[in-house]
Amino acid sequence: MASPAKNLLRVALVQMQVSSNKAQNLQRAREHVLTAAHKGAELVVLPECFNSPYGVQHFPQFAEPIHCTPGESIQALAKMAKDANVYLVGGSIPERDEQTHKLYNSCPVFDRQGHLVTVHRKVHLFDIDVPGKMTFKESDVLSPGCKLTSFSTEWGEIGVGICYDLRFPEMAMVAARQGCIGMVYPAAFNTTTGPVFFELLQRARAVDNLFFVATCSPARPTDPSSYPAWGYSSVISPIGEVLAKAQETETIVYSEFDLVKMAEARRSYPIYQQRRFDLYPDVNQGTHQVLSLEVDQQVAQQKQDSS
Ligand SMILES: NC(=O)CCC(=O)C(=O)O
Repeated sequence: MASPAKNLLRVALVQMQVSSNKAQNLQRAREHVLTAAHKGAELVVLPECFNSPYGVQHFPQFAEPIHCTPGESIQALAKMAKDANVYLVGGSIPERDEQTHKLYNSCPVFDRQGHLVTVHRKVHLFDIDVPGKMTFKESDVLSPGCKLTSFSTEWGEIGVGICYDLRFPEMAMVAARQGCIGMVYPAAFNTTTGPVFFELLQRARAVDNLFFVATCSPARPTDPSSYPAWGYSSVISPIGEVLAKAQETETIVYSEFDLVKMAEARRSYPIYQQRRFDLYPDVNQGTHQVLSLEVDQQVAQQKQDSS
């Protein structure tokens, strides 16, 4: 792997309260992003569904376009990234594709100049049925994305997934083998699945790949009729240590991706050199095209059109 330009990436996770007032959510996100930047963060992450309550009944009403005529959330996020001078993983928003009219759960990512650099559409939709506890079916209204996503920084490439994507190790593994230094997941686990799986899955993805994992959840809502977001946004080290973790309430979590520590972990546990592709397939075969994607092409086209 080429040596990264910098060794320490300062990360902030904005675990914010989300309401049913979009303008209020955008304003709250802006205040937190600026605060995080003021405290030194270089990469700021917002929660899954940060501009809208999380629920299939809300997605159509809150959905906005991202690409051709960016909606108010995209415009606000671009400005936040630029004003704060940070890489901004813009949580997720319900997206309406202007051409197909399909809805997606989408994570827009911005560079420090406020340019939209990529969009991850949630690939694995959250469809579960835990008897007596939780039934949720995103696929009632959402379509799944069809690409894997990463973006470049001075510290290295960073992979992006959204919440339920965390359960699928292949996705993180492909990112790691293509050189990503970590995965970032805006996420909204809940009070049923959160306590059992959230930290376990994050630590597993980190240790599987000896890279960083960061998740950002909404704060637990005060209104008991809302989706009960779990909270506990976290940053995990390449050897599975919990470097920083929120509780349930609104807060900003600060931590670092220390690439020297990642290199040490990879020297100590040389799994990247020890894989037995003679016994099982290399998940990266044939996937190199996947990370340079149809949506990124749209973003590039959009930049070209506007220049
Ligand atoms: N928003 C989500 O995708 C929730 C995922 C979740 O709770 C899980 O258990 O997985």
